[in-house]
Amino acid sequence: MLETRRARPGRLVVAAAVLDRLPNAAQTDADHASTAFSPATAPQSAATPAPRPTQAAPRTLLCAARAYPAEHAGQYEFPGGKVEPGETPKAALVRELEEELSMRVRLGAEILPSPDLAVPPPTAGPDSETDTAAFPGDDRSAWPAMHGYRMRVWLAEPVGIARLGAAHATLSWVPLDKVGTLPWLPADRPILEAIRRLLAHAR
Ligand SMILES: Nc1nc2c([nH]c(=O)n2[C@H]2C[C@H](O)[C@@H](COP(=O)(O)OP(=O)(O)OP(=O)(O)O)O2)c(=O)[nH]1
Repeated sequence: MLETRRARPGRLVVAAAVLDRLPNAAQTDADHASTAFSPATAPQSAATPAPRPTQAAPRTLLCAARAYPAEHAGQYEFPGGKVEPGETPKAALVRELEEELSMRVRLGAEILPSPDLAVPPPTAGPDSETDTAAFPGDDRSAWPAMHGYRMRVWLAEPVGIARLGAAHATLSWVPLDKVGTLPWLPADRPILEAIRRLLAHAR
């Protein structure tokens, strides 16, 4: 059994699936990223706005292999890191991407965890393992990550270029139909699959 099964509320990691460009915003609303968009079931009425011009679909994902620790060196991950006390998840993600990749990003939809894997957010109260007041905005279920962490993941597109830093051994843009062949951290596989499904619907 994967050690991700031990994920507990608290201990939040945030990460980004950095695409060459974000998919059509109309089909990946940030708060409904896990809901498959179906033109067949979309409500139709006179008030339905005209479809936006279709923008090109994303083609590549920025793939980063970890440099450390030794047990994970060479395994691929979504760039990001741990949320620090006082930070909102998105602010932590922007900070981590600047620290690790010297990169600013435009954030897109959050990739919500599938119900069978979702780890709930910490709850306030005397028995809580986490000081919820110290982690503002950690109010959503997350994916189980390695070593007992929870992880929230957003789509992103770069503003400027990414630079290889000390956290990663390699950094490369990989066509979306090839990313599955890389050796990812085991916890990231279901997230990769959710992204693949989301992007298939956004085409
Ligand atoms: N960043 C990141 N961490 C992940 C992913 N998947 C996954 O299970 N993890 C786990 C590995 C680590 O146990 C934990 C985050 O560690 P980290 O090393 O990225 O965090 P950090 O940058 O803040 O840490 P540090 O190197 O400054 O100590 O989450 C992922 O896709 N990206």
